[in-house]
Amino acid sequence: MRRFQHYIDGEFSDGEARYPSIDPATGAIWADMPEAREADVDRAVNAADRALYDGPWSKMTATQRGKLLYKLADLVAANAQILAELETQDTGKIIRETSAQIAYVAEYYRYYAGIADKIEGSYLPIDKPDMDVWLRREPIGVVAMVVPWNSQLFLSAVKIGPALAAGCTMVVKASEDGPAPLLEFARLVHQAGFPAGVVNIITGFGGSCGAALGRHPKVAHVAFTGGPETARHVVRNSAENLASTSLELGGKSPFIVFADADLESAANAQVAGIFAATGQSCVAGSRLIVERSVKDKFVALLREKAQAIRIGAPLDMATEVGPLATKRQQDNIGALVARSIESGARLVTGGSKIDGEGFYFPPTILDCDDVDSPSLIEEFFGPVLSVVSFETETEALMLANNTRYGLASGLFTQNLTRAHRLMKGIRAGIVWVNTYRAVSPIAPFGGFGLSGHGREGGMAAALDYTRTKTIWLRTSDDPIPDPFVMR
Ligand SMILES: NC(=O)C1=CN([C@@H]2O[C@H](COP(=O)(O)OP(=O)(O)OC[C@H]3O[C@@H](n4cnc5c(N)ncnc54)[C@H](O)[C@@H]3O)[C@@H](O)[C@H]2O)C=CC1
Ligand SMILES: CN(C=O)/C=C(\CC(=O)O)C(=O)O
Repeated sequence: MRRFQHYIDGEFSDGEARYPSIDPATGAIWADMPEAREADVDRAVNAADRALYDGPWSKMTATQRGKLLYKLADLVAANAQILAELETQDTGKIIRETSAQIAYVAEYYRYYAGIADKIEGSYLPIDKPDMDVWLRREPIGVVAMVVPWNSQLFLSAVKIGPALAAGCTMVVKASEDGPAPLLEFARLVHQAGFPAGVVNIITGFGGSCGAALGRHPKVAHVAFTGGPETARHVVRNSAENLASTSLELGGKSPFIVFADADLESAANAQVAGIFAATGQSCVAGSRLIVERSVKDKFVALLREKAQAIRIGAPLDMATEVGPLATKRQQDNIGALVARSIESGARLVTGGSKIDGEGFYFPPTILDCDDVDSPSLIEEFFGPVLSVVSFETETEALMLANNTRYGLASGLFTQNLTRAHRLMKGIRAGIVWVNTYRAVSPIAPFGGFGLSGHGREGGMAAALDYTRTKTIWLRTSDDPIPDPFVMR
C-alpha cells in the first residue's frame, strides 16, 4: 500500500493521525494518508511565518524567486505522468484528462515565474513640494490555501504560482479526498530548491484541519476553492484572524444554444461541459437552455452521444467517463436525480448509479421543461444535464440568469450582434462563445454571486497576493515647521 507524508518546514513527516484513502474505481483502500490536526497546522503555519520574515526567501530578489518557479514548472512537466497517475488513482478522474491537464499545469507555474519580477510598485506625483512618495508592493503574508478533491494540482497551481511570484509563503491543505497528487507534488517543490517553510503541504479533514488553518492568527489570507456552505465556515473563521479571503465556489452554469448554431459542434461542447471529468467540474454547463425549434433534434443528438460514451476504468486511456470521486458523491447525485424525477423531470438517459464495484454514475439527461426541478437549482457536481427551452432571446437570458450562482456560461450562435448582447447580459464570471471549458494561465476566472469572489489566473491574481506599503520621504533639510499642523 502506498504511504504519503506531509511536507512541513522542508521535511517530510507523518501527521498526528492517519487515514485510509479509497480508490474510487474499486471502492478498496489503496493508500495510507497523513492527517493534520491543530498541532501539525500550527507547525506548518509557524514554518511559513519564519520563512516569510527570517529565512533566505525573505532576502531573495524577485528574479531569483522567478528562477525557482521556472525550475518547478520544468519539474511538473517532467513528472506530469506520475502525478497524473496518482490523481487518477486517488480521485477516479480519467487518465486521458489528468495527463493533459497536469502537463498544462506546468504552464501556470511558467507564467507566474515570468511575472515574479514584473510586479512593480509606483511613484506617486504627490501634492507637496518637499516629499517623495512611493508605493511598495510586498507579499500579503502567510497564505492558507484550501482546495477540493477535483483538479487539485490545477486548483493549487492557480494559488501557489501567483503567491510565490508575489513573495508569499504558504500552507496548502489538500482535500482529504484524493490528496495523493498534491502530497507527491511536495517532492517537486523540495527538488526545485525552495527554502524550508516557503511551501508547506498538508492534508486533513475540514473541521479539524481546514478550520484550524483558516483561523490561525499568523494567516493573512485564505485562498479557498470548494462549495458555498464550506465557504461560509471559512468566512466565519476569518472573523478570528481578520484574514482576507478569495472564494472560488460552485456553479450551475447555463449553456445556451440558438437554432442557428452549429449543432454538432455545440453538442460536442455540451458533452465536454457536462460529462467530462464525470461532471465534477466547477464550470460544468449543467443547465442546457435550447431554442424550442431545435430542442428535440439537439437533445436526440446529445442522447446519442451520451449513450456512446465509454465508461470504464479511469487508468485506461480509452475511458471517457470514470467513477465519481467518492461514494458520498454517488449517493448525493442519485438522490438529487430521484428528487428531480419525483418533481416531474423526465429522464432522457441514465438516471441511477451503476451497480458493481466503484462509484460509477452514467451520463444523465433530464428534460425539465415546465417543471420546477431541483436539478435546475442545486449543483450536482456530477454528470447530470437539465434541459429547458426558450422562444425568445429575452427568455433565454432570463433563464440563464435564473440562478444564485454565476461562475461560467456557454453561448452557441452564429449571430454576432446577438452574441454581443448576451455576453454583456449574462451574469457570470466567464462567457464562452461557441466553445466551452477553455482555460489559460493568461485568462482570469472566478465567479459572481454564490460562485464566490476574487479571480484566479492572469496578472491581477499575482497582485492580489501583495499589499501596498506607502513610503514618505521628506527631501527638505529645513527643520519641520509648526508641529501642530498636519501637512
Ligand atoms: N470555482 C472553482 O474554481 C471550483 C469550485 N469547486 C467547488 O468545490 C465543490 C466540491 O468540492 P468539495 O471538496 O466537496 O468541497 P468542500 O467545500 O466540501 O471542501 C473543499 C475543501 O474545504 C475543506 N474544508 C471543509 N470544511 C472546512 C472548514 N470548516 N474550514 C476550512 N476548510 C474546510 C475540505 O477539507 C476541502 O479541502 C463544488 O461546489 C465545486 O463547484 C471545485 C473546483 C473548482
Ligand atoms: C476552474 N476551471 C475553469 O475555469 C475549470 C476546471 C477546474 C475544476 O473544476 O476543477 C475544470 O473544468 O476542471
